[in-house]
Amino acid sequence: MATPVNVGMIGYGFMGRAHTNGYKRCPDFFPELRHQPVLKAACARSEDKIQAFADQWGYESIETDWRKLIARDDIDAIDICVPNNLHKEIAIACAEAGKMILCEKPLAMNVAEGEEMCKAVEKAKVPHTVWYNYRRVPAVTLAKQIIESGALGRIFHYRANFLQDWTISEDLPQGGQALWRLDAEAAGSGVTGDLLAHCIDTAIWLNGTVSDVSAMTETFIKERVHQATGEKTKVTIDDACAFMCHFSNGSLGLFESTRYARGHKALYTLEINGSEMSLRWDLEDLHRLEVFDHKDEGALRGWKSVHVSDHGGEHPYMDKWWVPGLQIGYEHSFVHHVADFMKSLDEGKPCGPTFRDALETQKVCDAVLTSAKERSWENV
Ligand SMILES: NC(=O)C1=CN([C@@H]2O[C@H](COP(=O)(O)OP(=O)(O)OC[C@H]3O[C@@H](n4cnc5c(N)ncnc54)[C@H](OP(=O)(O)O)[C@@H]3O)[C@@H](O)[C@H]2O)C=CC1
Ligand SMILES: O=C1CO[C@H](CO)[C@@H](O)[C@@H]1O
Repeated sequence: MATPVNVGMIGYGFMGRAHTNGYKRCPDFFPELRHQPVLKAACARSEDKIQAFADQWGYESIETDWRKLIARDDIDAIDICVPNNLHKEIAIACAEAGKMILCEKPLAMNVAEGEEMCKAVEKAKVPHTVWYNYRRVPAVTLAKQIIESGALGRIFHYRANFLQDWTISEDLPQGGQALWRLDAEAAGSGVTGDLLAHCIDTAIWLNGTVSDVSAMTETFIKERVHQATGEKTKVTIDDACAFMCHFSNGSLGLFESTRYARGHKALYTLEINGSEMSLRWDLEDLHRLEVFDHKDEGALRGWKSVHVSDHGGEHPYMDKWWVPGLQIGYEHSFVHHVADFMKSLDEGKPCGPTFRDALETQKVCDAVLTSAKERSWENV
């Protein structure tokens, strides 16, 4: 019988659903783990909506005040799936109450907040993690394993894009469900914290730390109606951001993100070029890792597309799913993260990215925003 980890979920939106699916799948697909999640309570301000969510997804109870949820003795772990401006206060309260924390990205609104959060979890010594989920797409995890083997040789370049098009309409308000992303008060920043943060987390994981950055940002729609007041209000988030950087290993980085790339809904791509090998990955084709190996000889030397679906232990996570050759999807990255968190409890080890790891990403985000504002190179 596994040790139950009673989860208190805060938020029933996009991530509330994605994480809950992860908790539900974990015992069935990772039965060997000695800790397993239990859907104990769900919390949000709207009583009707959180009750409906709890009924649909199988939470035993609800709360409408996150402080009451944290105060409950029957809750072991709090999952923070609320807008970014709430992460710090909730996470620190959790740490002080001795609760485990699974916090959504970006860690915080800025580095200062992130530092406080790191100190709180480190002082309380509570298990914690940040949901940079793309690390746990099997093809991305495989890229990490290949890079760690040294097969790429000397790394010269890293580049990543995260492109969307959902905010092109001038009629879209700022504020409200999902649209809190357009309000700097709730989101902290625009595409930098929302989308580039993912690219930066994966980049640091795959290629090491970033030493300095030079960035540009643009806010294409300058005013939008704010849902709280009904008034047209200045938009202060970055609608688009591009930056170049140096990594500490001497390689060069290029990153771009926008919500104004008509036709692109969630195009996250990354590529890394080494002296011996290059790898590239595309979220729209997430089970494939493209590989160019300079050691291949003759007429067949070229980019190959590896279908990451092998069961012989070669492809991370895949032995947990269907028969060889069949693929999995976006939601599985969250299932894997839940399973890795439970495994970290079994082993008494941290589950990355920790708050401290996510603070590195936050530092890059802050440096990017400062650089764009000051038109300067910024050290990270
Ligand atoms: N890892 C990833 O790939 C992704 C990460 N995210 C991150 O997840 C977080 C949540 O995003 P998302 O799920 O899309 O957001 P949604 O807008 O879909 O949901 C937000 C939820 O927060 C609840 N909420 C807001 N304020 C409070 C409060 N004071 N107390 C309790 N509940 C509150 C809302 O319910 P109510 O209004 O009723 O209180 C709602 O259920 C963000 O930090 C975002 O950056 C988001 C998408 C993908
Ligand atoms: O990965 C992601 C996909 O896009 C969302 C916004 O539309 C982000 O919030 C999220 O982090």
